Order: sequence, then C-alpha cells, then structure tokens
Amino acid sequence: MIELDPAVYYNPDIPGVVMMEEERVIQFGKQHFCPIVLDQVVQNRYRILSLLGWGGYAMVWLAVDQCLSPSSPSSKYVALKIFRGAESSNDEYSRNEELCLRKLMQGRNRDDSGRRNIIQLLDGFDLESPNGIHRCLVLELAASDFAYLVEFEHYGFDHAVYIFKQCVEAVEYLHSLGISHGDLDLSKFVLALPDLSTLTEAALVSKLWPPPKGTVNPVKMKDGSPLPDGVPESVCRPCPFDNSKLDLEDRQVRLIDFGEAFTGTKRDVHTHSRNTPPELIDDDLASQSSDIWAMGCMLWHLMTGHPLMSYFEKYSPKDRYQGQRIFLSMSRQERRAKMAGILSKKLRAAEDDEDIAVLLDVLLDTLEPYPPDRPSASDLLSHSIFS
Ligand SMILES: Nc1ncnc2c1ncn2[C@@H]1O[C@H](COP(=O)(O)OP(=O)(O)OP(=O)(O)O)[C@@H](O)[C@H]1O
Repeated sequence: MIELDPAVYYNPDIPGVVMMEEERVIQFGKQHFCPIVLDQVVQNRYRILSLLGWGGYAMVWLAVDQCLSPSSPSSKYVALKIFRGAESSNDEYSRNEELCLRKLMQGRNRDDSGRRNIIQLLDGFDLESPNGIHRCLVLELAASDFAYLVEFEHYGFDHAVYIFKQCVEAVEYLHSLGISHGDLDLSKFVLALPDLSTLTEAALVSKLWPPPKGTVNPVKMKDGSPLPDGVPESVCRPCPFDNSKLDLEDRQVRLIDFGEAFTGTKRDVHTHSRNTPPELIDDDLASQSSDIWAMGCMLWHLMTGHPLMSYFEKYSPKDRYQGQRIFLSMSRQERRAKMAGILSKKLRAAEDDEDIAVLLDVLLDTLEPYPPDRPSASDLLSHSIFS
C-alpha cells in the first residue's frame, strides 16, 4: 500500500502553506499569522486544544485557562483570537475591535437584551513571534456560526424569527451606543454554548468535529531545509463544536468580529460582498443604515439557507455586485413578487400566507435602496413579525 505523505510544504513565495481540503492559503511570515501549535501554552496560561476558525485577520483557537482562580472573571475554556503580526502593539484593526468590545462590555445594563447577544471579551494581551506583535483577545467560547449552520439545518419560520430577533437585539444595542458593525453577515453570528466548565478536557474535545489531533499536518520545506523562523512545525484544520453533541435547548446567539466597526459614518468599510448595500457599491458613506441592509440580506439567508443576492444573479457573474444591481433595477413590487415566489416554495406556504406577507414587509423595508428609508434597529424590534 502506498503511504501518503501527510506533510504540507511551506512556500516562501506565498509566503505560507496551502491547505488543500480547505482550499485556503495560510500565511506565515512577517506580519502574517502567529505560529501556534496544539498543546502550546500561550502567556504562561492558556493551553491550546484546537483551532476553531480563521478569518482574514486572525486565527481563533480553543484553549483551557490553566490559571483560573475563583475571583477571575474568565472561564475555564475560552476562545483566543490571535491577530496577524504587526510592527507595533498599536495595530489599528485589532485595537478597533478591542476598544469597541470594551465599550460594549461597559455600556447599558448587564442584563439588557442585546448586550447579552454580544460575545464577551474576557482579557487582551500582546504576544510576540518572529512574525510581529500579535494582539490576542480572550473571548467567550462559542459554537459554530450561522452561515455554516444553515447549510445543514433548516429553520422553520418561527425558529428563524426567534434567532433573527436576537440578531436585531444585538445590533440595536450596538447602535444605541453609536457603533455600527460594518460587516454583518450570518457568519458573524455564532451559537452560544451552555456552561461547559464542568467537563474534563477529553470530554470537551470529544464534542468537536473532526477530532483536532487527527487534522494535524507537519510542515516541511520542499528541499528538506529547516523551516524559517515564524513558521509552525505543524498546521491543523478548524474543528468547531458538533451541535449534535451539545445540549442546546435554548438557542442563544452571539455577535462576533468588530474589526470593521465604526462610529458615525465611514467610507471604505469592507462588508461581505453578498451584503454590500447600494451606498457602498457607489463608494458613498456607510452608516447604521448599512447594517440594516445587511440584516435584510441575513434574514433571507436564515430563512432560505442561501444568500439573497444569489437568486438575482445571472449565470456566473464577473461583477460581484451583479445580484444587487439587478435587485436595485427592479421596482419594490417586482422584488416582492419574485421574493414571494421563492419564499413560498422554501417555506412550503401559499404566496399570500400571512407569515410570508409579514416577512416580505421586513425584508423590503430593510432592503430599501435609499438608506434613510430603512427602519432603525429599534423600529425593527417593534415590528409585528416579533409579536
Ligand atoms: N468566540 C468564538 N468562539 C468560537 N469560535 C469563534 C469565536 N470567534 C470567532 N470564531 C471562529 O473563528 C472564525 C474567524 O473569526 P473572526 O471572524 O472574528 O476573524 P477575522 O479574521 O476578524 O474575520 P474576517 O476576515 O471575516 O474579518 C469565525 O468565523 C468563527 O468560526
């Protein structure tokens, strides 16, 4: 039998490794990701148990806090969001996220609906590697994000509305403190976990899929030379929680990733392209109303399992905003008719069904082309869809 070499090769030209199964390049080198391996202890305190996920700016790891004291505000198991290396500890992107989270932790009352739907920041520190200074945020640990979950789970109308209401509450809380998220998408809402602190490490890790140790690939150089500084000895794939192994009676939602957040209005905000509002396509200013447009796109995604604008695209578009442009070229009535047809099939209901009518009202209001015509997050909360 031929033995397959499990190694992945570091390519200094990228610089990074290509993760074939994930169809992704993970960059290591100056100002790229921090070289972290499983079982490593970070800050003499957090031992790494698994990779949970990655984005453009950071890798997020599951860790156990080895220095937990009864007075500590932290939890036994946490998520460590470790940013790319920066030249100084004042990196704009990570600072922005941290400052915003700190403001959100301090604002309004602890028990406010909305505040509890924001991921908790527990601590923050700098970590040095040959790749630079990495800001590291210690966050409340959560399960998978909803963009991933809707691929496998179908939510009926009531369940989707229940989840969406929590998303709106989180955004209303943010907006009440003058902050816009700037990058709302289903992938930014994660499922809260029940208290797992009584579990042993082995029991906790058994709730992840795939098992983390099985995803580890050694990293080598093609020519057999030693790895350059800043490249980890091994890489692994994300192993999020497997919902079927969790007790998730009451589905609570948490909003994550405040790297694009801003106050007031802002140009050049990097939204997910499937949720980019018309004002940003036109290179105009983003505002709280831009978040509301994204909420409309998300509500559709949650109800149907697919991004809204993909239903408006024709063939394989070269223009990444083709869906939005076609959507905007239609009148409100034409949009309503097209969306009603799709929703009635997806939700197995008649086009004039009451649930569909109220859902279409929310969708069309949030997706008004002109930003001032969209409702605020607090207007949305008093909509009859939630009553
Ligand atoms: N607190 C958490 N608990 C569990 N998993 C998390 C947590 N925070 C983030 N993740 C996972 O890590 C992934 C990347 O996190 P995040 O979106 O914050 O990174 P990012 O680099 O800022 O992303 P982007 O490039 O989209 O801005 C998420 O999609 C999610 O799967």
